[in-house]
Amino acid sequence: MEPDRRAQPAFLEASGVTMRFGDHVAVRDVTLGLARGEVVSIIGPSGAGKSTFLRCVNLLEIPTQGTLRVGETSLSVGSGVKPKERDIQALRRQLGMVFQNFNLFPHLTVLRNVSLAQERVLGRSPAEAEARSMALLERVGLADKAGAYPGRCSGGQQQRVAIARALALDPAVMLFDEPTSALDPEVGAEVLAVMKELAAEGMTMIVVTHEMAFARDVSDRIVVMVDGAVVEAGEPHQVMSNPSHPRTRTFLSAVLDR
Ligand SMILES: Nc1ncnc2c1ncn2[C@@H]1O[C@H](COP(=O)(O)OP(=O)(O)OP(=O)(O)O)[C@@H](O)[C@H]1O
Repeated sequence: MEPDRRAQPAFLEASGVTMRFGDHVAVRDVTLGLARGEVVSIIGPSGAGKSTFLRCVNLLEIPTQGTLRVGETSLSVGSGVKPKERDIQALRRQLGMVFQNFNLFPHLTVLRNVSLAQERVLGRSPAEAEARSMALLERVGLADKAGAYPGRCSGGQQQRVAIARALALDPAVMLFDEPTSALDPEVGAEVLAVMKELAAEGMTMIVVTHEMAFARDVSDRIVVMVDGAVVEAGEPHQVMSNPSHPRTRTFLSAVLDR
């Protein structure tokens, strides 16, 4: 029988995360814990605060309030106190992020895109970084594109390069912010297949997604956000087939009817 990951202590914990932009509360007191190897999909209507919450976890947005912890590294923010850059970097080092729009450097080859941060951030030698990059490009099925520039790659290929680049820094947790939203469905499927493999290999992942099939089939848990807050969380089949919150029902009937 599969071990119940949720019985284990949380490996990543976001507690009481709130993000305000002026008077607007984009994320409202969100608490989420993930066990090592757990895959959580965050779903919900447009503007619900899903991406903002993910960006808070990675400290791309410094939350107005909240505590974040990955393993032994934690950081609390609030009361207008600015966190130290060193503490931000320590937490961020454990998190790999994949964005909707790939964010590759257009003037660097695919190989350099994957190698650069390994040299700059981890201090790997160029040869070491290149060897690791090639292994990762192989893994995402793009070894033959190593010498190409991103502009010569399809969107799906660019996104797989972005995944390889994030993995190259050996993150403990991968964060995906709507990784297939900018892609046609068939190209998106290539990216989803790579993510599915990562999940099967035991990577801890938070995925903000509009891909209901991925959320249902690959996640251990689905979290539903509406108006900045978590309204429901549970096992995929339970949330998808028997949602308890009226806002989840409204959201699901709108997306599943499409
Ligand atoms: N930098 C910002 N400044 C001001 N408001 C922002 C900023 N970033 C996000 N918001 C607002 O916060 C709210 C949540 O946005 P967010 O992008 O997190 O939602 P989302 O659930 O990811 O939506 P979608 O599914 O459309 O991507 C929105 O009302 C958005 O306009």
